Amino acid sequence: MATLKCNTTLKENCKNTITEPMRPVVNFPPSIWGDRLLSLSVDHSELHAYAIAMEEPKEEMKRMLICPTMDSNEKLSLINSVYRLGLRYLFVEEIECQLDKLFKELKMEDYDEANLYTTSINFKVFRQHGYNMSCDVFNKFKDHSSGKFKEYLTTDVRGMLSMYEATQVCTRGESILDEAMAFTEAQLMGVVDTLEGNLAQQVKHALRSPSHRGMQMVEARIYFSNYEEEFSMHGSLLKLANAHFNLLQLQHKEELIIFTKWVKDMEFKKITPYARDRTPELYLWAVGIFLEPHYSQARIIISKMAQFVLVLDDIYDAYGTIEELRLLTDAINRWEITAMDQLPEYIKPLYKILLHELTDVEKKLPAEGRTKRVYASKQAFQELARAYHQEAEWRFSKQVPSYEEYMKNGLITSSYNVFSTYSLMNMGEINSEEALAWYQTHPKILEATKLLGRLYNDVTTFQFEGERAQQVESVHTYMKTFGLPENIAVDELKKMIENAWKDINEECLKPTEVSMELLAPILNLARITDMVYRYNDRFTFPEATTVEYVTVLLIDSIPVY
Ligand SMILES: CC(C)=CCC/C(C)=C/CC/C(C)=C/COP(=O)(O)OP(=O)(O)O
Repeated sequence: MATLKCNTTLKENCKNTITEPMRPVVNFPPSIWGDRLLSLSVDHSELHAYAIAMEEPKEEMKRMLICPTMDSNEKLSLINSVYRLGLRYLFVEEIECQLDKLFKELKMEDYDEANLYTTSINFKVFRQHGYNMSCDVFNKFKDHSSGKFKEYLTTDVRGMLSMYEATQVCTRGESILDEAMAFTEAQLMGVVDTLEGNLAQQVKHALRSPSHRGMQMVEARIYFSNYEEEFSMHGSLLKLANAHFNLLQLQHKEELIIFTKWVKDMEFKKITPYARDRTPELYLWAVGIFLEPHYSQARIIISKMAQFVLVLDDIYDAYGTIEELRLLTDAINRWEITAMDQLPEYIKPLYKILLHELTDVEKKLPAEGRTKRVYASKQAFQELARAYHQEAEWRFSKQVPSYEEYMKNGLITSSYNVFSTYSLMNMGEINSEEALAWYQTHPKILEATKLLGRLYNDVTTFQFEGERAQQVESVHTYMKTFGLPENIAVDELKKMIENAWKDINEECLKPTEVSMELLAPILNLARITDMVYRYNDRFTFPEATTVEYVTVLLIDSIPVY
């Protein structure tokens, strides 16, 4: 990748000759939140009350999960509910111990009589927890003379919904799951408008966003409202989920307030008026990556880093002249406050807070492996700046790189190395020296997540970005490299997105290279990407869904049981 050095001529150009540079006009919609977020507040006694309310049902749940007399299907169904309610982290050991045992005892014959619903739930639960249950368990639902799924299944809507959800954990080469996904999706779309009550809501939501690919907090909230019949017979689970959701909501709200105040105090609106103003939308990414209460500091740090990524993206993609971008890239690579002198006046305050905040974040890192963590975090930003710059050079010189060249750079401009580096580096002691070393090997799960981010973003934004400033992106580079029309190129890229999901799923199957706790933030990054970019760019244009999610997750409370 080209790293351009700044020189005096460039600097002088910026200072003297380019007084009124031509800048692309970008019509980013304004924030819809205004100052509303600054008036939010959190009552700490409520937080405490929810924590107390969780204690008893949590103990009861532990007893249930390890209960030796509970039927295995019932136990798997219970574990499914715990997972979908976002409570897995409270019972990691109990669940692991039970699933280990059940998986060792698993015999395919046990499924001879099991219906579609139970088979699908069990399959999904094992896979989501890393146990590679064979997809052959679905063979019996196929009519082998016609090669199609059996006709009677089409009347079993609940079973088909469950199968549709189960197919989302598939890996490459599992053709029966590919067929099952297409079959159940088509069948469910055909009946969804005839359904009523909770089942109608469940099917509608799954078609819009299957639970395995959804953001955990959103999924937990939706499961709580739409799937009462699956878990409300367990009174303690109902109570626990209710208090837990309310506790998380208050804690997340408090973090959003802290982040909003920081954005205001740093005067981003004043120093980067050209950038998108997306405070709660950025925070949503942090909640998407980690929902657990103990990752509070990590969420705030991720939100701040996301704010920097956002303004850098908007300088490099829209506001900066190529001379300014060369100077900025060089300054970020030098990473020293004296580099500020070479920058145009309007970038100086941003550069200053970038360096200051990142140094502040470094101080909060755990002592173990701090030097390596600091190095990795800084590198992630420097690499991102260089890649943004490369894109800008292509754009300003009107070059269209090959798809391969573009993607090599595009995996970096996905910005997911920044997100995942800051996530993993801020997970505390769990992120050991070995884990850091693993992370630096460019693990497949991370590469697949970057690819997913880059392609999802491009496929949903290329029309807007093309109109805006002739951005270089994957659709056009793919069309040019392979001589294909737009619709075929988009289809091919969408297939790659599906394959990236399969790779992510595979990397979460045991034996995993590192613990599931370390893989989870990367899987969750893929999930929030799916939620934000599946249909359109819900980040830049956050109406409807994103507003709904911010409101439901962070602002409106749910009734206390
Ligand atoms: C790229 C991606 C998957 C980003 C999601 C992660 C995220 C919230 C990053 C911070 C803001 C940002 C750069 C959004 C994408 O803008 P854009 O659509 O203008 O991104 P682009 O310039 O890279 O196409």
